Amino acid sequence: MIRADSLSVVKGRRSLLESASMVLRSGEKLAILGANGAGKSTLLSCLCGENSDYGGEVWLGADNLADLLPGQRAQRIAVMPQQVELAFPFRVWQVVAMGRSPWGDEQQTLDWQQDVMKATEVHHLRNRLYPQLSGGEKQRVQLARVLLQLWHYQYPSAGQQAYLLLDECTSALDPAHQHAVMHQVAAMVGPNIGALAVMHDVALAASWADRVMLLRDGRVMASGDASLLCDAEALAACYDMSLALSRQYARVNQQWLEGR
Ligand SMILES: Nc1ncnc2c1ncn2[C@@H]1O[C@H](COP(=O)(O)OP(=O)(O)OP(=O)(O)O)[C@@H](O)[C@H]1O
Repeated sequence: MIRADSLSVVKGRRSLLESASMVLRSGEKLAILGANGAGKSTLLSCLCGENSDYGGEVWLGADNLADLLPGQRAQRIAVMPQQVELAFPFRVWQVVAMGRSPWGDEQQTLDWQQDVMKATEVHHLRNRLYPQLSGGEKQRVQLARVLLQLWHYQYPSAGQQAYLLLDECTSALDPAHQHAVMHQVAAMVGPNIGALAVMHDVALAASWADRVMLLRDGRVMASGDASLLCDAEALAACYDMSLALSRQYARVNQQWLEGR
């Protein structure tokens, strides 16, 4: 599991995260939601070790994350940040293959690279230049890279647990691709893999997540199973929106939950 105990992040005089605690276990799909600036990406940056300037502790299984080298972390945590800029004209297949760089087995995993490109619907783009792709195509390529990083954990022989941390990984995707991509992430989740996704689309979260955490002003406002997304008062408080509006979201979310 990944466990965060009382995480706090302060920048200057601003508190970005205040005593936030959470757990992500293998086999789980956790959605983190909250208004712009609530602290979701800040939390993710602590969980993956990109930001080590925090109070509290992050545990990866029995290991304190702070004690692991970047290469060790990359073999157990794959992160998809909100923005990935690549100016160099790599081909799509080369970007995807970078997912194996923590393992150094790019040449031995060509079959997995084909499989992940098919699963994320970028196989037909494999020889295109990455900088020339559309925003949504780039996002699917990045997701393919991140999934490939942990691809072998789907197999029982992996023997360890690993975690996907996805920060708005569907923000540029059309509705069909949003659901296809989250379905693929769900398909990878199992005995060795857990997934955490920061999301703004509450309906997509209701269609995907087992558990939900709502962040507000750097604090964990509420957490529970996916039915939390049908709680109009919680949604109104989380997003500072009217009850009339949040009731509409809650109704739609209820339908997504019932349709699962
Ligand atoms: N290095 C920094 N210095 C000062 N403030 C920062 C820094 N990084 C982030 N912040 C602020 O911290 C707050 C939380 O940022 P964060 O990126 O975690 O929000 P978020 O919940 O991911 O938002 P969004 O939904 O808009 O992506 C924001 O108000 C942001 O402006």
